[in-house]
Amino acid sequence: METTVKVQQVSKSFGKKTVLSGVDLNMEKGQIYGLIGPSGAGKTTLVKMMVGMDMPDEGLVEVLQTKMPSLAMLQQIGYMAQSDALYNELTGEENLKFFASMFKMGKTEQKERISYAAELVNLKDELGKKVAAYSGGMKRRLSLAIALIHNPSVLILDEPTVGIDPELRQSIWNELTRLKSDEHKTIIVTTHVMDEADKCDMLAMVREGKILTRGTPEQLKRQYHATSLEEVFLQAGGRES
Ligand SMILES: Nc1ncnc2c1ncn2[C@@H]1O[C@H](COP(=O)(O)OP(=O)(O)OP(=O)(O)O)[C@@H](O)[C@H]1O
Repeated sequence: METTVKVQQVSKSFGKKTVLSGVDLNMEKGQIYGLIGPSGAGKTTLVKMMVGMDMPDEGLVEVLQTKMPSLAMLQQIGYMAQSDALYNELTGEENLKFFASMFKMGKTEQKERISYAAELVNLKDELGKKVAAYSGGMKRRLSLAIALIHNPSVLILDEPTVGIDPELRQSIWNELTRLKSDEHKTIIVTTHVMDEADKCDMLAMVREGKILTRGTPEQLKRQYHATSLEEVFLQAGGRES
């Protein structure tokens, strides 16, 4: 198996607060990885390091065998942050075009990618509206479309389906599963939604800046003698946020 993301002995503090401590993770190509854990556990800090937006104090983060942060890797990584970074005064389509223009892409490919991404998140009919007039869920959907716009091989999604209705949530997960199976993308999601965690190939439970346990959803359930991931989560000492 090919390693896509390698996190080695990563530690990080903000002031006196230790947010990550000795984290090791290996993520293989063509899998969906879920990071679960209570609010404040360090999940966002960890994924930001994979994107190159934050630096470890100690340790190493590599994506596709390249030490992060790396400008060259931005073409390979699609990132959806927890808060939307969109241009409110531009329309949905203008936002997509703007972000697409930052990547190496021909005009035809750009059109195709915008169409694909807008379709996936069910925003085709709303693309002409200014983002200022979008609902919270529509903004999340546009952010997801932007993360996918350059057809990255690694997708890093921080709570991607918050504020998205169940039907669309399901179709997004179907597409994530297809991207993994057919296009061998590596997908990393943070989530508080346990039925989404169940759809991941591998899970790592983060708590107080450490990886408490990891494995497939089935392995974690067996390890904790639990029938659901919710039970695993609670038994592992997490709190719902
Ligand atoms: N730039 C920063 N400066 C100071 N403290 C920070 C900073 N970024 C994160 N933290 C702190 O680091 C800890 C971990 O935050 P992080 O956002 O990584 O958690 P999380 O697991 O993603 O939480 P949630 O599930 O609520 O998104 C929190 O206590 C947070 O307040």
